[in-house]
Amino acid sequence: MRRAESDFPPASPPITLYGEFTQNSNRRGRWAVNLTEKDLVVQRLASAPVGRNKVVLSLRDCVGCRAYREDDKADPSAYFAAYFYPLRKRRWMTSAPSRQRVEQCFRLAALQDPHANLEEAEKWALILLCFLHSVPLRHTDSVLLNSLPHPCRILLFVNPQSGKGQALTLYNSHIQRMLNEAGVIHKLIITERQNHARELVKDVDLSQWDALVIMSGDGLLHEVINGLLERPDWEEAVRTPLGILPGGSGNALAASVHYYSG
Ligand SMILES: Nc1ncnc2c1ncn2[C@@H]1O[C@H](COP(=O)(O)OP(=O)(O)OP(=O)(O)O)[C@@H](O)[C@H]1O
Repeated sequence: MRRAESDFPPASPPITLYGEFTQNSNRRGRWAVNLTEKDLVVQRLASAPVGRNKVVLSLRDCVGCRAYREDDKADPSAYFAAYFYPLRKRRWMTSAPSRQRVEQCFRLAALQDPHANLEEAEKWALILLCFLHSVPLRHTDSVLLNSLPHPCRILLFVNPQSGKGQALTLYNSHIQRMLNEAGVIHKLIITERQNHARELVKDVDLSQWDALVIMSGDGLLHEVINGLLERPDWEEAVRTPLGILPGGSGNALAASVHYYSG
């Protein structure tokens, strides 16, 4: 059902994908889906006036996407899902807007051939990823795939005792899913005691990881930095990107970093 694109000549007008699909969550209606460099526009195909059933999701709020088939061998459908976290106003006027998860999942079932449906879903996912990573769409799919950055790999330390003892629950309820949606490969380390993270960081093979992330309060990040500084290769090791997810009680550093980075 795609309308424009395929050979992607350099001087062509902006590339968009267009399709008409059912949604995974609602198979009765049909939706017109338009993917551009800037947004994903989803509009219900119905007699209602234009605009009433239209959703415009900015790709700036998109963390990732995937194409897949379900286990049901009798069903030839494939799915294309994209994950967004747009800022939404809270109900109370006084509280600041917060990011809330929006999943758009479409069922591609135009053909009887499951492989062809999956290929089409993969094409949507590939082009969305190219838009997210600003990869110019001038090549074949395989070249495009190779032009995408390799998936980010992080070592994630969660302190189950920090704050009110909810860091691990938050990881299970929010973080794990967000990382998967964003295509971030991660290894979870649940710290068992004081200095556990420090000892591990002292010896870990840093070439395996793009970043070290802690989910705790400020104390665990200090431990990780101390571990890096105790390594023989500390000068290089200390350049490893670090991340902090608020899991402690005060979370002063996480709040400052996120505030100053916008
Ligand atoms: N499983 C564990 N049991 C007990 N202590 C731990 C464990 N894992 C890590 N720690 C230690 O807990 C200390 C305190 O953690 P952290 O400062 O990160 O959280 P917090 O004090 O709860 O948060 P905040 O700084 O926001 O008040 C860290 O220095 C770390 O060494």
